[in-house]
Amino acid sequence: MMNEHGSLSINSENIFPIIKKWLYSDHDIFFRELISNGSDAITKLKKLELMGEITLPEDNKYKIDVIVNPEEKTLKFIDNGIGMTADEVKEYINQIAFSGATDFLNKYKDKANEEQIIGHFGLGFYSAFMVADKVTIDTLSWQEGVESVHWESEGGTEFSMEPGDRTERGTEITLYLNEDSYEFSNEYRAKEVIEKYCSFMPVEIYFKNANAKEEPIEDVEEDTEEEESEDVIDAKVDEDGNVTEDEEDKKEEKKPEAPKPINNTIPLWTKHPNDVKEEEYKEFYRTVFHDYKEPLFWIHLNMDYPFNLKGILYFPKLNTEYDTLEGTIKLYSNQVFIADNIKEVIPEFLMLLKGAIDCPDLPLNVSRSALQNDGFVKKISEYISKKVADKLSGMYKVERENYEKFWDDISPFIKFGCLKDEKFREKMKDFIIFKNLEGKYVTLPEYVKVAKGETAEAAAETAEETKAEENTSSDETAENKEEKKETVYYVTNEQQQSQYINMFKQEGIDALILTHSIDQPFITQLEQSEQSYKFQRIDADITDSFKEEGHSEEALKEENDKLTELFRKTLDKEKLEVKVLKLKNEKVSSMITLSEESRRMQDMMKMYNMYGMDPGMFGSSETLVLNANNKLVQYIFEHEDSQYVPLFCSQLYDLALLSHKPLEAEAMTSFITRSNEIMEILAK
Ligand SMILES: Nc1ncnc2c1ncn2[C@@H]1O[C@H](COP(=O)(O)OP(=O)(O)OP(=O)(O)O)[C@@H](O)[C@H]1O
Repeated sequence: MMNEHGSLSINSENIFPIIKKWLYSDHDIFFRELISNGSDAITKLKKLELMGEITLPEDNKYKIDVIVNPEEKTLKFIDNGIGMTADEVKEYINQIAFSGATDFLNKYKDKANEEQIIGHFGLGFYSAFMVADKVTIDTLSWQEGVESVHWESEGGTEFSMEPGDRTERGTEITLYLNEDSYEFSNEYRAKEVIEKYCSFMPVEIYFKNANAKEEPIEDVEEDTEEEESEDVIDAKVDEDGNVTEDEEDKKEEKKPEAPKPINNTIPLWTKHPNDVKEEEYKEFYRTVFHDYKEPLFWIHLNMDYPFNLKGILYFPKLNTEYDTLEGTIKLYSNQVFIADNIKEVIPEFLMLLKGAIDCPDLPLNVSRSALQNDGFVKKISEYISKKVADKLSGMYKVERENYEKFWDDISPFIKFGCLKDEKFREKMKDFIIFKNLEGKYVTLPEYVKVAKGETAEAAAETAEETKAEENTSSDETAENKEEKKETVYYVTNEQQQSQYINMFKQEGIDALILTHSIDQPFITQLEQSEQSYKFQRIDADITDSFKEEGHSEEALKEENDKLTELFRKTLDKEKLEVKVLKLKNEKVSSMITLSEESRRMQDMMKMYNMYGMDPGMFGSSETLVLNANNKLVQYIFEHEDSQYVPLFCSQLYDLALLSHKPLEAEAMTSFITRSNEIMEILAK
């Protein structure tokens, strides 16, 4: 065989079905493509005007008209942009994948700003054939003396071209919809799609239904006149019978309003943060996210270097703990909507927020619905995450009061961010606060200082110093750190654990309130990363502070052995752990403690649905603590043969359980029956 070289040839009949079917995942995207083409054509003309290549009349107003015709099942996209000559139609339209953008940019190199032109691939126009059997183009170029062009194609593979009759500069594209796509000529459907993709397009878009009846001006006037009483009319006519100015003004007002564009050409994110008022941010949030609740606060991203990125991220208000943490980040490129929540650009934890980000530098794929994944995209994502951390830490430092006010709403989000993003965690770790038993917000170092007896104010000051110390002594051995671990007590359910909370308060020991489901994984991560804290739920153990001074377990051995046996037998719980202690508060009779490790293990089993497995397999289960200083416990110890002892034992056990976790149905029933029984005995 001979050696040969040449260009590969593509047969449009074969490639076309592929473009139609596979290129664009959503059929409605043709709206975006054709409107973008109109916008590009206008952007190009604006450039020419700026460069003095063309002078336009003073009243020239750039616009795109979209006209639906539900009766004829057609759609029209009309722009007054650059238009095309016959040669340009041949080059840019008749050749698939040949974009005029590149040509234009080459021609006006250094003068044209590439970023503002949306089209690049030379394929978008053909998306029209996904929904239309026949498409026509009527175009007149801006260049003087050129003829207008009429182009049409049925099916997209063959075309015809002839001189056209368009007399105004610009391009009109008409789509004759196919049967499956008639929905797009419906006014509401079309508007919905345009709003989705083009709400912030830089050129004004006017929408019209060709079949809608125009409201005649006379009607409007007549109607309102009828509503007014004659007296009122008289009052507005002067002595000579002329209508006064007021009345003239009213007539002026009654005229139907001039049509309004359906998009906002200057979205808030394009403005400088200093020029935007608070109300404007809120209004933008309401319109874009249809959220009636006000956002807590927002971050306005505005950068030109090293990449062009603008946007606004809102922290939404969560009303209840059960509100789903689900946000929407809308991604735009040059004010054209790309998609919601693109995970390559938006760090996962930020998807809990609501916002809009416009990044013209995004390496979009052909369909513009997804990204070409590369290092650049990762940098954008990191930048966004850094900006959010900067804003939050700034708030902590400068307006801590506000930070605390928002904390309950923003903390699940921040904690999720710390769990998901190591860099975010590093930046945020010193600005995590916790609500304590008094309802105040403290950092961990502040908590520890207060626990050691310092006042809250002094603690806040010295916490900073400790941070510095910690940094210098980072070469400490792991063993040393282990020894120095600070215990941080916490509450997961204020009602359930109220007995323990009261005991803590009486002893002046503080605890943190950690009620959200994200708190458990969060503190586990904290323990691993910080190494100097050990979290312990307040019902995990009885600390020495609650015990009588000079307390000795040895001295209580007899009580311990006897009561253990008695309770095990009465409750029919062979393995029940019983511990007799002398607690300062003699009112407390019985309590349950469950070691932190066992409880976390049990929680994990519940989370992963590992029911049916024996929780005991991961270590000891609950311990029943009996207070040897309590009268009832003493009575049981001294009167083990009393007929009431079984009743007391069961009741003490249930009461202890109750202040630890909800009773199971069966246990609850017997608790109620037994309580009634006890009252009956008392009544005798
Ligand atoms: N309304 C229009 N006015 C003027 N020129 C147009 C118009 N529509 C299309 N063109 C020309 O046809 C070319 C091809 O358009 P097409 O939509 O297929 O691709 P594109 O916009 O360049 O790129 P992409 O596929 O990324 O959208 C454009 O680059 C432009 O030069």
